[in-house]
Amino acid sequence: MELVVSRSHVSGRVEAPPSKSYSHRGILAGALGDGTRVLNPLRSADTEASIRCARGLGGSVDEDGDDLVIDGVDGAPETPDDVLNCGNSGTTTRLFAGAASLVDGLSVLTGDESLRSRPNAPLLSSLRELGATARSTRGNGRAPLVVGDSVEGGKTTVDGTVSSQFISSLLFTAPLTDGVTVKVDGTLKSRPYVDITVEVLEETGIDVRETETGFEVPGNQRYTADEFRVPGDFSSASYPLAAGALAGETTVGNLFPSAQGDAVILDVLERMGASVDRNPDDGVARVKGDADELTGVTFDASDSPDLTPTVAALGSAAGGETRIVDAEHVRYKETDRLEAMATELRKMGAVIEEERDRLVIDGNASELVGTRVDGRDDHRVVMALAVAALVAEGETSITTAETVGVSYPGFVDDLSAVGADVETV
Ligand SMILES: O=C(O)C1=C[C@@H](OP(=O)(O)O)[C@@H](O)[C@H](O)C1
Ligand SMILES: C=C(OP(=O)(O)O)C(=O)O
Repeated sequence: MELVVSRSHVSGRVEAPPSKSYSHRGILAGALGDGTRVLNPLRSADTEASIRCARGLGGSVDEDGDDLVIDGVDGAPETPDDVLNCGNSGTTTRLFAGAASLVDGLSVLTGDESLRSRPNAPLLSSLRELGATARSTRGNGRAPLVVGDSVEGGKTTVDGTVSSQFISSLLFTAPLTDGVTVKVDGTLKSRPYVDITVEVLEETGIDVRETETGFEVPGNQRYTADEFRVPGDFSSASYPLAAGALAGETTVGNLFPSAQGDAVILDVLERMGASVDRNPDDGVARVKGDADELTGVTFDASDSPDLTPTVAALGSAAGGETRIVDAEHVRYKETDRLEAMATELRKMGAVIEEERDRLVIDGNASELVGTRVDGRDDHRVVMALAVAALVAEGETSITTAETVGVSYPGFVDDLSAVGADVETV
């Protein structure tokens, strides 16, 4: 499917979809415990992958209106009947690899081509240190993964510079072992996602302690939470908010404060010169702006990698220089998003220098003109290119647009609802 976007003026309100990160965690905690009602979870391709894995390990997951009712395994996941198909979801793969290591049998976790290209070696090595079998079938740290043989617990050191999901996985697994001490090596990237993990663990009755060097989780605990409410997703909201900053005004609801690092998008837009109003009590953010009046900023991607495509689109439309720094880990996502955004935005006329850990965008030299660009089968690349297309002259066609269903199935309808000229073909 292609998304065809023409230069547009936007104005209107949409609601942020439910958070992908909180939804995955609610599903996992429910499945490992004695059951939970997950209120208002995100229903998207990625969270369906976590539902499949929860069922694969013996949990039952049923829909009840907008909620999911999960009957969990009460600390004793089972050997799956089949492979655990994690689709396109890195979070599912890493979190459920940990959960599957608790089982005395073996599980195979695999997914699509993108997923099978992503790194897991540091997590596999930690799970082995903790007593499990944890291998990549091809010996390259990538899925398919084979995991199991009852992880016991103990001490492990994990590289924090590749993916915070390795640490989240160990923290979710640890309460059902004899206890785990995790030492984090290097500067932890994507730190706010570990904060989300800690928040969810605490909310589901788990004791987790931060130490000088990492985390400590006592063993033999139980997941208990009758219900778990999922907040709105700031990463998804970044697209309609950026659209407002570039091309008119947008209001986004369901944005109550939470541990999400990507809430920083509102500060980024403000620093670029957009007018930003936020009311945390009502969970509403309103952004107003015009691409011609925005100026470039330096954006540190270490805590908020998923905002990188959005900020790259904004920087290509704004004047001045935008520097996206400390972003090497953004190369390990569904695609190498530094390369993907640099290459595709250049096709539209952006002037971008790409280095190993950064993008430098010369907004003054960039003049966006619609053309055909490749969404790379990456939901965030597609959505960010669509935002850039709102201010490009003429019409932009973005390939592989169906992939927005990975995290934001209502994306095209929401862009349309704020008045963007968009069409799928
Ligand atoms: O734990 C999570 O929910 C996530 C962590 C981040 O990944 P990394 O920790 O690999 O950077 C983020 O990019 C991803 O979309 C969701
Ligand atoms: C990187 C992402 O997700 P995951 O790691 O779960 O595939 C994302 O949603 O941008």
